[in-house]
Amino acid sequence: MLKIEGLRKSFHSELGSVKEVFKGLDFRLQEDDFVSIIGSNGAGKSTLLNTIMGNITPDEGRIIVDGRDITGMEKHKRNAFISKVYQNPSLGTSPSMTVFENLSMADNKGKKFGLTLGLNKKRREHYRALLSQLNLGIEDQMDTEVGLLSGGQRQSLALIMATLNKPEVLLLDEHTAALDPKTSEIIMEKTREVVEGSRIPTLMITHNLSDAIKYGNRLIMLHQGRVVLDIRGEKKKALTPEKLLEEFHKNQAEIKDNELFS
Ligand SMILES: Nc1ncnc2c1ncn2[C@@H]1O[C@H](COP(=O)(O)OP(=O)(O)OP(=O)(O)O)[C@@H](O)[C@H]1O
Repeated sequence: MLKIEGLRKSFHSELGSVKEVFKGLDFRLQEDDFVSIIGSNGAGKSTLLNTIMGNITPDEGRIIVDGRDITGMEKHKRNAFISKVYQNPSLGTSPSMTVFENLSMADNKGKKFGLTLGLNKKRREHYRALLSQLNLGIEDQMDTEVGLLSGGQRQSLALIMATLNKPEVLLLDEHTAALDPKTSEIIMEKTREVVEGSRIPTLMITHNLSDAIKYGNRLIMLHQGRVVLDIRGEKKKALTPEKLLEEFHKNQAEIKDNELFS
């Protein structure tokens, strides 16, 4: 479970301007939550995920994972229990290492032993079985350097690596945005299977409203660093992209009105 309490974050430009992204955000990701995050450009979606990962230090507030306050924890320590899949297939995998070596590395993440322990036949069979479920042919390229794989193959590998040892929190930052529609759907279906099957608390940023509705049990809309919509269960299932757009414009207009009077 992830808890964000009173998160404040501002960025200061060299010219002296200040961008206040979060002004006291509170948010709770429950055990069975698979949350789609939508919102306009600059709403704070990536900043939120980067703060959870430890790439950005908050000005104020606390980040708590399974009861532990990790606000000041170094990034590499968080990597042992928080996983992220990026939009860019080049991130999250090591291009000069083979598929098998990448998977072994992910498998050993946070453990005290090194890569060599993973180099055995049993693991190879386990990885082959995982990869073959994707139907992207990666299981036959176990000894191929990852840099030679297609973007879709690489992204699906990144997803498998991120979830190999069930993380406490999974962060997906537009992880299918750079893929063609068919590959994107394969990876979204795999995401659903892994996240729901292993019950991994997950936050997924997407600009695809249909995906935001179709996948996950909960949907939040961020606008100017605030959660302006938080829908789950049957209400979420009843959403359509049109209704969501309507809601989106309504919230934007309301915020503009509030700003006028504040
Ligand atoms: N390192 C930084 N330095 C300065 N400003 C930043 C930095 N990172 C983010 N910002 C600013 O913070 C705001 C929120 O950015 P963020 O990337 O979190 O938005 P987003 O919701 O992910 O948008 P998008 O959908 O365009 O990716 C933006 O105005 C952005 O310009």
